[in-house]
Amino acid sequence: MASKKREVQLQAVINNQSLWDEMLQNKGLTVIDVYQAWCGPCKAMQPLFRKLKNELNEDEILHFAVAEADNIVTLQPFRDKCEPVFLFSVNGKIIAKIQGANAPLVNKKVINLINEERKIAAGEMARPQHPEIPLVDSDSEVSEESLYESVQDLFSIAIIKPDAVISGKGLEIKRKITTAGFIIEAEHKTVFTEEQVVNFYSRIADQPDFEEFVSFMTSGLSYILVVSQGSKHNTPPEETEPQPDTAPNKPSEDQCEIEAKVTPGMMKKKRDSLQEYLERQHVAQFCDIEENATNVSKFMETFFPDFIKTKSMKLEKTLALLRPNLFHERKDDVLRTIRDEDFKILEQRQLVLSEKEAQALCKEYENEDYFNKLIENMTSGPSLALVLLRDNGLQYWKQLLGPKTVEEAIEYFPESLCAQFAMDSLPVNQLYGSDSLETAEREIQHFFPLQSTLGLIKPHATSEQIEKILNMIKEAGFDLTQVKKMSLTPEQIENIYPKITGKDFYKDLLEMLSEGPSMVMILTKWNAVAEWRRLMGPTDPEEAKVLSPDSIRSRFGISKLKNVVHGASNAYEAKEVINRLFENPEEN
Ligand SMILES: Nc1ncnc2c1ncn2[C@@H]1O[C@H](COP(=O)(O)OP(=O)(O)OP(=O)(O)O)[C@@H](O)[C@H]1O
Repeated sequence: MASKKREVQLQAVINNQSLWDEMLQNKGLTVIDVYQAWCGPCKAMQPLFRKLKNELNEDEILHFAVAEADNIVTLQPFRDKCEPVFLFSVNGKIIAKIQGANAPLVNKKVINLINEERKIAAGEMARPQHPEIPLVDSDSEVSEESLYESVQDLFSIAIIKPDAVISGKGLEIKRKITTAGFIIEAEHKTVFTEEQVVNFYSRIADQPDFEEFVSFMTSGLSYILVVSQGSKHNTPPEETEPQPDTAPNKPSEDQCEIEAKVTPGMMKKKRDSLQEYLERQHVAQFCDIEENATNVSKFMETFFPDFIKTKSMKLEKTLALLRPNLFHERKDDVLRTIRDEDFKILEQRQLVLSEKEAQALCKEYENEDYFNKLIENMTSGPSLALVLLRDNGLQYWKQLLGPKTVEEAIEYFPESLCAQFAMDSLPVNQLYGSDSLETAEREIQHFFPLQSTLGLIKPHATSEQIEKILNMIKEAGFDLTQVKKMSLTPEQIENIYPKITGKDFYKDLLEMLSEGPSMVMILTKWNAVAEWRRLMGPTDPEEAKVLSPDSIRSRFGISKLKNVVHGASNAYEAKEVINRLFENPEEN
């Protein structure tokens, strides 16, 4: 009898809106099986729910429910679907959804969320700010579209133009935008292609100097910002006194012409609009504002295709570290697990930690009697440090890691990485994760300090190749700190190639680089000099095809001379030549 009763009570039956609202008052986690009246709740998952209920034994904070989509307004997007949907509500907030009867995934989700609740209750962690997910069926085209429509209405696009970026005004304009209460929701740095300028600025294509405008817009880096209104947008602060760095700049003759051509056609004047505000701030000539829904959607599709998806995410970076024994013995298993958990590995490097670094990373064990042994172990051989990125990445990684000691992990959190990757050599978690966003930033900066290098795309590259190369650069994780098209003088070429001026091919090189403008770039990331040389590939494109088939020179190089790209040979040379070629080399 008792077991029958338990079976009946396993899932609360929610078949109208008021029961739904009541259910949202549950404390802790509620796993909701959303079903259609005609097919009933998902029977296949019930054994799993029963197992979880019995094994976790957390009736106060773990609840199960079945909810009939047909009778609950909130669940309207899930009506008439054949596939079951499982929603996860924590303290009344729907924070996750799994489509389909995916038992392993549901199992893992419940265990993770309950572990989280346990830790919160024990005061071991603060409640993470899981974003509430939108209740839409992911197969539903209609709901995605309507969401997209509202996106176009809600956001404007700001384009900070190449002359502003190259002169270091980009940061100042972004600051002005945010100070006025607007919110920069997303940012993309790009060098426009001719095709894009013609497409995005089609409304002014019949203006007399449009060709010149296209050439200006493709001459260097632009920043494209998605801007939302924010709450204070009706009262942008006026500057009472002119500030030295924001005083109206006397535009050059060129800029005046461009402004005269572009501004009237491009801008939609509106009281208190971003456009009007930038005009009052005397920076409107450097930044176009696009508010027309069709054009906003064009920009979104081209530069922010995942905007809707990523908007509801809280993308966070964390530092992760595999201690020496784990790195030596099971590196590949750990990296596979990391990828399976949807982390993107932004950087990785192996390094032998100094004693000081090991002590900082092992602070949580400093009062343990095995602390010295731990430090000895940590400095005994290479560890693997990683920068990981994921939605809610910091907390999620900490949660996967589990407790700090193997003993506790094996007893209470057998699913945790601490338990799974335990090694006899140490009683502690073989993996490390930063414990706050501030610590993560500091640790990432320490282990992966940024470096800048000079990159150059030679004049013979076609515009299609330039576009592809810029994409490869971004894919490889470089930040395009500065980019400008320039016709190099013999003196500048000598600065770029200080070591080969005596070679017999130098004359050919001079001639080739004088054939037209080159794209000169400051590329920034950890280990940029070496990483850029790796991405370029060997000098000779034929050799590159064999040794590094995915490299730029392998894909686009013609000959040793016409090998498409150049990179500084070392950090010193990079710094020297960057300072000679750019007036404002710092990121802005
Ligand atoms: N044998 C050669 N014949 C013709 N051109 C050459 C030859 N060797 C080098 N070059 C040209 O001179 C450039 C600089 O030569 P260097 O030996 O410094 O090559 P690298 O360090 O691989 O290339 P880079 O400095 O451009 O990154 C090469 O990128 C190439 O365009």
